[in-house]
Amino acid sequence: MVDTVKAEDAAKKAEDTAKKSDNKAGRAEMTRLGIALLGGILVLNSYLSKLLFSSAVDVNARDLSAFIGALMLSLPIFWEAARDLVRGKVHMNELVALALVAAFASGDYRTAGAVAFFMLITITIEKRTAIGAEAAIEAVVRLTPRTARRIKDGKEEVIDALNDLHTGDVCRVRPGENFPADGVILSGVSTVNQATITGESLPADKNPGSEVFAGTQNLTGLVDFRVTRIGRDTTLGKVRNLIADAERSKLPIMRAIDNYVGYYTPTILMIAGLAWFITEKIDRVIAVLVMAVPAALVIATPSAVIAAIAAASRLGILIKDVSYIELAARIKAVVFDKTGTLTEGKLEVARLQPLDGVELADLLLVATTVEHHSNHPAAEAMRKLAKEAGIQWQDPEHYQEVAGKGVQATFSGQKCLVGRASWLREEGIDTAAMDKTLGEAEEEGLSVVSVARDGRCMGWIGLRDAIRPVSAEAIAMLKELGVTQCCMVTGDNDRVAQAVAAQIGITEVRSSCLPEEKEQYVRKLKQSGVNVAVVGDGVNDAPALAAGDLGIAMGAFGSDIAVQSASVALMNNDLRRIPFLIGLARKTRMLMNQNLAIGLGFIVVGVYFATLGHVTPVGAALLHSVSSLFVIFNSARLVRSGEAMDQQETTKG
Ligand SMILES: Nc1ncnc2c1ncn2[C@@H]1O[C@H](COP(=O)(O)OP(=O)(O)OP(=O)(O)O)[C@@H](O)[C@H]1O
Ligand SMILES: [Zn+2]
Repeated sequence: MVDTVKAEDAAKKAEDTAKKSDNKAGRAEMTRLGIALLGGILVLNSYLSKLLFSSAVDVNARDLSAFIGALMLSLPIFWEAARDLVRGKVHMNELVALALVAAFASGDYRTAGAVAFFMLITITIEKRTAIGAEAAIEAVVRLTPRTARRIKDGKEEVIDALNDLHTGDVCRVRPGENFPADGVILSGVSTVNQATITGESLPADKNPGSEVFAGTQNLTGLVDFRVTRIGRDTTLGKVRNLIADAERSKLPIMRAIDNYVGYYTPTILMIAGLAWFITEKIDRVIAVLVMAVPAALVIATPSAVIAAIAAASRLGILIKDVSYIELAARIKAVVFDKTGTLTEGKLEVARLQPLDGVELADLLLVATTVEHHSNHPAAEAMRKLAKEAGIQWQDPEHYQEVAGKGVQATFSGQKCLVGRASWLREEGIDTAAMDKTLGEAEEEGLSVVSVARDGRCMGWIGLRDAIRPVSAEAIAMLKELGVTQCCMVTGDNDRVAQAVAAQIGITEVRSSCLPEEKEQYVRKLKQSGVNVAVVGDGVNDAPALAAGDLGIAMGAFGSDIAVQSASVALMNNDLRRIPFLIGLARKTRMLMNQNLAIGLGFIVVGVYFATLGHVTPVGAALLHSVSSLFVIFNSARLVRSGEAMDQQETTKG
């Protein structure tokens, strides 16, 4: 009991410190805002008094008001500029600071004040976007509760989920609460809203043995679960890391800009110097300096990229590096794996065909025993049927899996093989006795797995898979986007492959492929000069995924292998996310170009007019606020894309 109280205290304290740091940041911002406002009023006061009572008010008093106001507004900018200089960062602040120094030196405090005021507004706007990205990550982190109810010696205790929770602990989660970690349900039945990770709002049913994930919400039942992954290792933790990485990684265009930044300030100083030399008007120099601040340019690409990543991850699309956005926009061919990608990947046994003299139950017993350790969807289908039929399969000896061909093992002293017929023939088994029925089964659209024992054929098992309801729609959407080639590669037989392809509108089909043949196919396609995306699910697709320009892993929710070899991970099984991603990437590219053009054009035109004396320093500062806002709103349009998709209910896979 004492322990529980202590733990509750600790948890509260953790919560409080977190809250306090939130408050601190907020208070600092409020102070800054207050100072800026006061400074602004002082400067405005000076302006108005000059305008309204030009003779009545003492000139010195008016100037003093402007001077104090301008100083209050300028100090934060001087501070930032000095910090940038010390850090060796060439940034916009130093140009502003220089302009302000010039204004102060010429005794034009009102101009200094007004310029500083508008530049502060611009800086605040831009900080807000940066904070916006951090807020997106914060929101993800906040999904994991700070406390957990741990069950120890049959008693419930509240502990600090960040520090005191370990793998292997058993925790209780009430309806309405979020899971504090990844784990497996021990007792209780419930439904869970996993939308935060998968982007699918359909709740998932959970029973003992089901996997649950940190940050998802328990809806209906009280459950106890064993913690398997905590903190950064959880699926949500990985999501967070991926977002953070994506933000830090740089597009080629950003790197190109970085290369020129070093020349920028000297060039502008030269122009300003020339303006001063020719006209001897300090006003123009100030205007040129202010105009040249690359405010909108600095946020042109990051604002678009952050918006795109936010929009994608809300739909359960994880982009592992921002450079993949650029790639996705240029995709011209998409290669799909069949089983588990275009189809559900949940096979069902449709027919059992033992050869003459072989018992039906014997065929299934041998097949399930040899498949005992296999994760292949065919193996799962056989086990399901065997369970229903009450057949007790056994643990075989010398188990071996031959990728893309089948499995073999020794069962009661006899070597048995389960896999494709061509592989059995390679192993010297005569399959002639069943070639006819097997051909007929394939004609019917069944995937066929053959079984052999002790060098002799036993028969075959025919399996059926359902096509995903959205596959055809996704292919049509891709074609609409101008993706010229949609292809299917599969290890399955040609008849099944052709039947599936015909139903969803794919014409390019490669069947009976081994994993390395899939990879070769992708390489060839790439060599023909198109950008290729590969979509796959399972372990055997990893080489092909890695070979594509863009590897997209389906249903990556909770499976690490697929995520590792892919450049984009879909946390759900909705194929329509792929055309969405390509569309989003193209929109992002377009917006980035727009933003860069706006930012660059603004400076070139602005500096030109400022040099000629057509722009006042205050006007230039005001224009910066406007152009920065424009860029931000332009990028924010991306965040909204896919919202309609968000609402749509998608089929669970
Ligand atoms: N564990 C297994 N049990 C039985 N047959 C297998 C097994 N593994 C592979 N096979 C045989 O090899 C073929 C190719 O398998 P692979 O896993 O490469 O692709 P697939 O599951 O048929 O489909 P896709 O390539 O579209 O994902 C299967 O169709 C099956 O005949
Ligand atoms: Zn597959």
